[in-house]
Amino acid sequence: MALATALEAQLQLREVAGIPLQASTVDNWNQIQNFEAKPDDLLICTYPKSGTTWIQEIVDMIEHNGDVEKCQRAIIQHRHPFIEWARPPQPSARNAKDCMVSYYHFQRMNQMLPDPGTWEEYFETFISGKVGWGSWYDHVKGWWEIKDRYQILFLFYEDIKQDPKHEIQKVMQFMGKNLDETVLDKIVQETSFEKMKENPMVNRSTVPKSILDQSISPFMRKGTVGDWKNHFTVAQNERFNEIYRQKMEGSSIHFTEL
Ligand SMILES: Nc1ncnc2c1ncn2[C@@H]1O[C@H](COP(=O)(O)OS(=O)(=O)O)[C@@H](OP(=O)(O)O)[C@H]1O
Repeated sequence: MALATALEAQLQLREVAGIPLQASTVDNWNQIQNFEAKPDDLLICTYPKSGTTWIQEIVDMIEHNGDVEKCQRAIIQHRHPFIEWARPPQPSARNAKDCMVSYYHFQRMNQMLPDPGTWEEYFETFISGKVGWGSWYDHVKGWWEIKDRYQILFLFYEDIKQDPKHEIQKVMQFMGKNLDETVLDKIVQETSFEKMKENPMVNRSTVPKSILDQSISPFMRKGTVGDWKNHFTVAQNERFNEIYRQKMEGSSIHFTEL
């Protein structure tokens, strides 16, 4: 009983400046806040479930000139450590509806995050921003507003999906690399959903079931644009669109999928 209570307490999200975060992140907040980047550090800043793993693998493949073997040297969480896990941004945005669906399934299978409840319940939690790492709207709007003031490359999941080679080329230029067409084509192929789903260095198959239970929902779940249409009711969609309009008012950001 005491153990169960301690575990539940650990799973409860706590807040830093109004943003719900995992307890271990909150406990180490000073250290995280004091992180000093080196001039050539590349930070990947994604809202959860926006394609973090995808862009991590793309960046690593570019860095290593498309050398598949080198990119197999360690699991992706070790090749690109998460700063908020008390160790070390490129914002990548994915439309809010697909993010919500992906996040819902992730919370079902991730035993370290609060239980998402039913889809109807989760819909309310997500739109109120009471999910881990906070509000989708604040994250996306915030990065979009400052993108021209700093050296930031803003990417959209939907664009990478539609034209991976073009977007990978943008990342390559941002990184100051110059790879030939054959290498680029190889990176496109190696970072496709189908390939990554089978790659143990990125598909989280090495994480114990007690943490990520992939029998409930795989980490590499669908990898598509528009899966929200299989989840949202017509009423939820109307309500969502109205809230989206209010929250994103004044922002010039445009998503191809909404
Ligand atoms: N290569 C490739 N192509 C297309 N889509 C991909 C790819 N790799 C990962 N994904 C999909 O990205 C979703 C997971 O997002 P994240 O990696 O940001 O998750 S996490 O926040 O790090 O847990 C999750 O989306 P859903 O399938 O909609 O759940 C993954 O399937």
